[in-house]
Amino acid sequence: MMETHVWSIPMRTRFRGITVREGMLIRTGSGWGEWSPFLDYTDVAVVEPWLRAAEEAAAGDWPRPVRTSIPVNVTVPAVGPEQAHDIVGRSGCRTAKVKVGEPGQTLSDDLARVEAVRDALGRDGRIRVDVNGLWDVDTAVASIGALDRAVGLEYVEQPVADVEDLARVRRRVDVPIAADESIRRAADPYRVRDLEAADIAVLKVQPLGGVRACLRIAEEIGLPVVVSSALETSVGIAAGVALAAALPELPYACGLATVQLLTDDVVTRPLLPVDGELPVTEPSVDADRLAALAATEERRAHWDARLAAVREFRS
Ligand SMILES: O=C(O)CCC(=O)C1=CC=C[C@@H](O)[C@@H]1C(=O)O
Ligand SMILES: [Mg+2]
Repeated sequence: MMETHVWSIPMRTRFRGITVREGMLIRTGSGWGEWSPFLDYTDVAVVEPWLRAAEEAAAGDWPRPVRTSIPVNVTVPAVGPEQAHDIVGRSGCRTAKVKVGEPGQTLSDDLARVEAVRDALGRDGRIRVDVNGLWDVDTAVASIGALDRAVGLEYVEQPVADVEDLARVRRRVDVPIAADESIRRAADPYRVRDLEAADIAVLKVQPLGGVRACLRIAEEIGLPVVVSSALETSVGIAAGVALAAALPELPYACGLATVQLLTDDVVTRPLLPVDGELPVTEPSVDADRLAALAATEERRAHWDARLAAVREFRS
């Protein structure tokens, strides 16, 4: 038997166009898993692997950890410089991932934001930027150059959408390139490897079908891995932590400090960073929080229908 709970949690600041995050917690036996594909993902074949990740979590079928804590980056949405400074300053993290290339904003907005982040981090903090594929090749080459000259970049994540363009950009800049959408939203994630399109692989547990599936991709893709979240509650973040804890090498901070982007959580002790690290622990679901954050009947019906569609697709 599977128990399901649909939750709805407002975001602190708008992120990837989202102001309220919704999802389902599933429980089978004693274990919990999170199923929270974004609402704009309407293709059942796309949201099915997200459910596999939740089922693996609920079954407690995770590999053995090889480390006890995970260094993480603070995530900075496309906000103004003062707010960016404040987010980084309060985070305790030594690495910041900054959203740039937001539609409606300019390169000067991005420069002001990364400069504020550099100021908050100090000279030896690391700054990576994420473009979510919004630049074309020439804009990417020029913008990466400008941002790198201004503050020094650790790497740039998905500067362009197309994997062949990603390879083109990589050949024209010195800053390392990380692939995110080219892995999690691609028919063939290994094109990144075959085209030598990236230096780093960003892996997200839910879209890629679970911790074990990600470990296999990490092995096959032959690139250093950054584990990143899909803006989950601490139940979903715990799966990212399990992957990061099991990887043989972890040379970069992970993008798993996103519980702070939500205004609330469903566990007793949220997975928030302390001194820039997350502990490798499994949080306990808090029945009272889960009840308080329960979605409306209408939203619950939406998620029930979504789940039924995945089951139908599988059969
Ligand atoms: O990597 C991080 O620091 C946090 C997670 C994060 O940035 C994202 C999570 C989910 C969807 C995305 O738009 C975004 C990303 O592109 O990496
Ligand atoms: Mg990304």
